[in-house]
Amino acid sequence: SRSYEETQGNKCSLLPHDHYWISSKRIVTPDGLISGSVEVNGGVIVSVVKEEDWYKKQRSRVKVIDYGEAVIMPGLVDVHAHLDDPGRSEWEGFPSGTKAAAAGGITTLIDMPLNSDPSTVSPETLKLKIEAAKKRILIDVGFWGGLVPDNALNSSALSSLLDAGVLGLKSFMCPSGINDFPMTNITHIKEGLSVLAKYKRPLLVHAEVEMDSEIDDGADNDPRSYLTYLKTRPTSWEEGAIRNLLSVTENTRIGGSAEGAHVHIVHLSDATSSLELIKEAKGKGDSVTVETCPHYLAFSAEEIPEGDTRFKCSPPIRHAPNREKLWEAMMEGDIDMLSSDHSPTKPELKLLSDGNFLKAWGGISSLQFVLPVTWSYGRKYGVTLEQVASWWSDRPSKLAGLHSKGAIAVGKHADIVVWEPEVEFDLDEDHPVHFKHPSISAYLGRKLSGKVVSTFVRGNLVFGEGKHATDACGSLLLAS
Ligand SMILES: NC(=O)N[C@H]1NC(=O)NC1=O
Ligand SMILES: [Zn+2]
Ligand SMILES: [Zn+2]
Repeated sequence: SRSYEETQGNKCSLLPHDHYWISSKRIVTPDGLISGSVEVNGGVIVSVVKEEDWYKKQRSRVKVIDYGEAVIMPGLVDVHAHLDDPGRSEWEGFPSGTKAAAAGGITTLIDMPLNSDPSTVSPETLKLKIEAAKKRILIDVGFWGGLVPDNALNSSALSSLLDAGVLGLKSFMCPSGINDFPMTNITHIKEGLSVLAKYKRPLLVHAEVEMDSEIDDGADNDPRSYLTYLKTRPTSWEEGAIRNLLSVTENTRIGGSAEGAHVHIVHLSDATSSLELIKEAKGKGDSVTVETCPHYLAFSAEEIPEGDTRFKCSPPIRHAPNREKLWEAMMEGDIDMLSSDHSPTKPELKLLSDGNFLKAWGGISSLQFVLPVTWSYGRKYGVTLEQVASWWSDRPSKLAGLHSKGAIAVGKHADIVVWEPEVEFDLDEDHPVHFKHPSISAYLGRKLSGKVVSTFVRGNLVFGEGKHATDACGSLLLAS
């Protein structure tokens, strides 16, 4: 029913208008859900009007798109994705990754500093990222830089990386699986935080530490069995790392030596003692947040078939009772936000025919599906549209310091997703998937609820009715 006129001239958008209104019965605003209209002009939201006040204000001859019952929500801000470009673009890439993101309602993505080659750990390597992304992104993209042993104790090296525009830093407390991205110890982290404090930018941490596995030498340790892999990375790995990490976060408190810095724990899987430690630290005033990912909320160890390495990631997906606790923590607000941790590879490295969980690449491919997955698996817990917008837009934009993003409000960028929560679809072979290797995604074959209709980035309709804009006109988000 909704059709867009042929675009003339502006190939950045499927819509030939710079000034227009979009209307719906369900608009998610910071003041709650309203029925009304949003006015976009020059890429920015210039008014948000309730239905009863709208007709007075509407100017004639300005284009109006009526989305009916579809939900108008801030576009998703994915603070954790690996687009692997440059250097491993056979795994993913800026064009494929941002096309998938746009089709999934993501309007901003922050690219992780590892899995590309080289890793983003210096102004020079950031420049390579920028060159690889320029004119090849459909949505807005920013970058995290790597905190690694090479730069962590060298404040001028770190300052030059931050001056070059990374939105913050990321480090690993265990081996990352990528040779030029070695793990940091707590001294590296402590020093990194003192530099980040001056810039008021965050440190994102992969919090697992190598400990004894729970593998029992006498037992049957079939590498095709998911439980064998799960036992190699028990909850003690997360708990140990988080305990160690939180031994330095008191410096981030008001009046502390690293006030202004912030620690964000990525992809929490353990909803027991690890989560308790984080809650405690928050209670003491440490500047700490935590994310989990849709795959920890959708899947459980019990249901992972033998040899199905599409489900391998680290930290691992745990048993169903843990997943229940993760949902509880989402609903209680103890977990602050969600991210995709889209971490693809080429299918050969998933070893799907061997099914060897111990040798396969660890990483979930999900970028295009995170909104319907959050909604589909969250419905039984009573997830609201406002919560989805908080977890996926408001909180992540604040973490990344992107104050023009994350809300349907006057003055913000017109980064908007329009979607139909009630519409179900099968993720079968006929469903168009835009990231590079759909076959390695654990979501294929599932039925999901929540269809993305339109995605706007700075007012440009970059995805609509299944099509993408011709040109890749996303902006680079560099901190200054
Ligand atoms: N290198 C990399 O992307 N690792 C990611 N994959 C995963 O499953 N967890 C990670 O941290
Ligand atoms: Zn990680
Ligand atoms: Zn990751």
